[in-house]
Amino acid sequence: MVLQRIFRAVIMGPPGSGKGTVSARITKTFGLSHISSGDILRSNINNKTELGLLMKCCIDQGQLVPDDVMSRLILRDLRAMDHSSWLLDGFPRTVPQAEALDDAHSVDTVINLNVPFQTIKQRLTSRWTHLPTGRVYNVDFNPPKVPGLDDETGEPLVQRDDDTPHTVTLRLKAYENQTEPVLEYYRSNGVLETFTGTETNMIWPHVEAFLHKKLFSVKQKVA
Ligand SMILES: Nc1nc2c(ncn2[C@@H]2O[C@H](COP(=O)(O)OP(=O)(O)O)[C@@H](O)[C@H]2O)c(=O)[nH]1
Ligand SMILES: Nc1ncnc2c1ncn2[C@@H]1O[C@H](COP(=O)(O)OP(=O)(O)O)[C@@H](O)[C@H]1O
Repeated sequence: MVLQRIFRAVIMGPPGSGKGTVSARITKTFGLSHISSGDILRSNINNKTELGLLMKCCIDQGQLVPDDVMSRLILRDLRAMDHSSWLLDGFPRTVPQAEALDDAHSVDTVINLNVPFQTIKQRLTSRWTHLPTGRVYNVDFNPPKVPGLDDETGEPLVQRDDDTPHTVTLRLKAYENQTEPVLEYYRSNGVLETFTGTETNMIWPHVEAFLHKKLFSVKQKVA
């Protein structure tokens, strides 16, 4: 689908709620560019950049990276995409980050995946990731065609260092304390749309229908 105007969206939800999985479907269906804060951080860690080396221990301990570091990193990438439609995944995660984003760009819609914590815990310990692209697999839900290898490149998949049961518990706490207030921030701005469920395949048709409607009404307003 070719969009008629620039459209900017954020996808939110606790760790493991399916943000990466749903983002891949959104980008494929609607042609938005996908920017994942976690993928950017992991690529820095993998390439052993100064930032990656500094932030690795924060991430492995289930803590958030400091706001100023994160906002600078993401806003710099967004500046290079001035004329693109995008979908931000994993940013903002705190109210100061949401304010920094608002100062630079207006957000058309925020998709919130509301998935129970119990469902998430089981998923994360069986998540396998292709680090260079951020493609995710799951032993039960979407296993790779060949165990341990990425479907498209044949390269090895890894289990993230922060997907251990202990670190997942810490990440969920950080989500409750620091990220849930962002939902309130966007709710009061009138852009929050929440999708509740335990299965991505049940949630996705609703997200897809919502975005179709949203993009259609945006186009009509412009016309
Ligand atoms: N069992 C199951 N696993 C899922 C479902 N949706 C996504 N997953 C898997 O759950 C894990 C977390 O999903 P991901 O998209 O990475 O979530 P994120 O952390 O919010 O970006 C991955 O291993 C996915 O393959 C689902 O509906 N059921
Ligand atoms: N916007 C952000 N602010 C602070 N830390 C972040 C941000 N995005 C990602 N991180 C760090 O990277 C880790 C992994 O993030 P992400 O890949 O989005 O994973 P998930 O959604 O599965 O928790 C987070 O636990 C956190 O340490």
